[in-house]
Amino acid sequence: MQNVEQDLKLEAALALLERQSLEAVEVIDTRGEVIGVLTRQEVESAAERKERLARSNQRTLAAGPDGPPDTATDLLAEVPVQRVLDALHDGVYITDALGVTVAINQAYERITGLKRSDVLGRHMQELVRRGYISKSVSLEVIRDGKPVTLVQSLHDGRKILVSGLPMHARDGALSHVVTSVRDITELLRAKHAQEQLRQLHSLHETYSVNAGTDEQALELVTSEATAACFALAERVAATDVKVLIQGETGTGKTLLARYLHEHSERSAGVFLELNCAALPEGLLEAELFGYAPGAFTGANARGKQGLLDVANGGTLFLDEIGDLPLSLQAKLLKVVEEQRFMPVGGTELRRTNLRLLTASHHDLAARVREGRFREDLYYRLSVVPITLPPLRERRGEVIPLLRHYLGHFCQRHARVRHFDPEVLELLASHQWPGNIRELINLVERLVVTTDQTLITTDMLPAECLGPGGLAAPSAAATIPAGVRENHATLTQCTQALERELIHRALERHATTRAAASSLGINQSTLVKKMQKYAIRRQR
Ligand SMILES: Nc1ncnc2c1ncn2[C@@H]1O[C@H](COP(=O)(O)OP(=O)(O)OP(=O)(O)O)[C@@H](O)[C@H]1O
Repeated sequence: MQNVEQDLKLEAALALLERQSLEAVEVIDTRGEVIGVLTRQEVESAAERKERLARSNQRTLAAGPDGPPDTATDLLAEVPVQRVLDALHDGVYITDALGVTVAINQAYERITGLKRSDVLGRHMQELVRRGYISKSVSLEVIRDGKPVTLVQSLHDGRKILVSGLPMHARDGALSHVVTSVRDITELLRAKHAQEQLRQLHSLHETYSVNAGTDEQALELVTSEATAACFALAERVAATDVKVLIQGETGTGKTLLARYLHEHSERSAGVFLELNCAALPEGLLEAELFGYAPGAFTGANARGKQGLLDVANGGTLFLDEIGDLPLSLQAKLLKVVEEQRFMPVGGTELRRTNLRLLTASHHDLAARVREGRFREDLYYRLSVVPITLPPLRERRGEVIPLLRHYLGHFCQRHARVRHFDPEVLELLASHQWPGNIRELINLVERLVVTTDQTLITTDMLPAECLGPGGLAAPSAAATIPAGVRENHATLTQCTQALERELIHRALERHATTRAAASSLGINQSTLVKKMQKYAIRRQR
């Protein structure tokens, strides 16, 4: 027997064994103390392993970084398993085929708080019995013979993802169960935050009225009739008083609400709009007040923020407030009075700091009288009422609006168009039942559907030329004398009116096609009617 220093090269030990025909060498440390004995067989097989390792290293290097995977076992042969396990970020727990713990790594100790000494050599059943763990994935893998993954809660509330995999021996029998453990608390928290962000983003997208991108509103057209409304809005904008805007559809109620927001100290905050007539009661409540986690079947498990939350610091504009169901009116009253509300299915009141603006095309006072709107809420919401007159009562705005939107749509659709002065004259006296929205739609339609630069009266739809328009003959002028004296029939009267209207259309338009279009009928119908009434074109 010969002493070999612990760090002596393997080749030296081999040479020593060969040279001196020894069967074993003693291993000594640097202080000369014997720390073990190596037999010839052990030294030879270690040398053989090292040579194999060197060979496979060469193969791997030759094959590059993506070299053949069969070299991995050889490469790892010299690395202590425990060190590999401890280098992992995820926890690792290994049991044998019976469920007895054979190894855990440092990450497992860190994540679960269990110590190696608590578990090594112990059966999983015992650990469950002692309450170290609530459920054993390893035992499930042993029982089912297949991988198992589940999320477990630790006593401090953290969540861990546990995945157990069976490992088999060469003969196919189960040899070990390797379980990895990942702390997913942060991941779930991040996912929750991301979900909240997504919800918030979608609420903003759906309900925010973005001033910056709405080119249409860049230029506000006012007349004497509306200047007073905007002046009043400007005066009260800086305060947080509730403003109730009334007016027919399309008169500019949303625009006025936005004007109030932009002239207020909340202008840096959001401006959200919700149309109370657009959603069924349940959905309206959820959108407005939000809901608590698991509030109802199908609800997002994490709950959802309502607009009252999202508009915090900004302005919430509730359009068509007259259509808010009575049950929600009671909830809204609490918001108005206390700036607090209860999410659907919630148990705690939430605070919000927002400015509430409302609008309605209904006569809200009449709704109160009919018992369809709460009186107390009505008075709270209408501290400052502003009523926008319909466009037919602000005639001075029609031509400026027509010119403004013509310029806007010509630019948007890259067209050059002008109004024939007769068109402006005709439209200035139109009734505009759809108010400014109707006007905007008409101008865009004319810009994109005509191919000539000049927009003439024959391009106008029949409703703009009908009763109330310049084309409508006065009753006195058209009703036959017999009717006035109560002798003529309704048919005679209708025919006389039709004849008169055709005459006028033909006088005003150069072609029968244009005259027919101004009357809202096709050319062949007009020609037939001309024959019926023996009407000839004058020019
Ligand atoms: N004074 C104005 N000058 C220029 N454009 C206007 C004016 N008032 C309203 N508009 C435009 O008219 C359109 C309709 O206005 P708005 O949506 O504010 O009407 P509304 O009364 O809220 O309608 P609804 O009752 O249907 O909600 C919008 O495109 C708006 O920009």
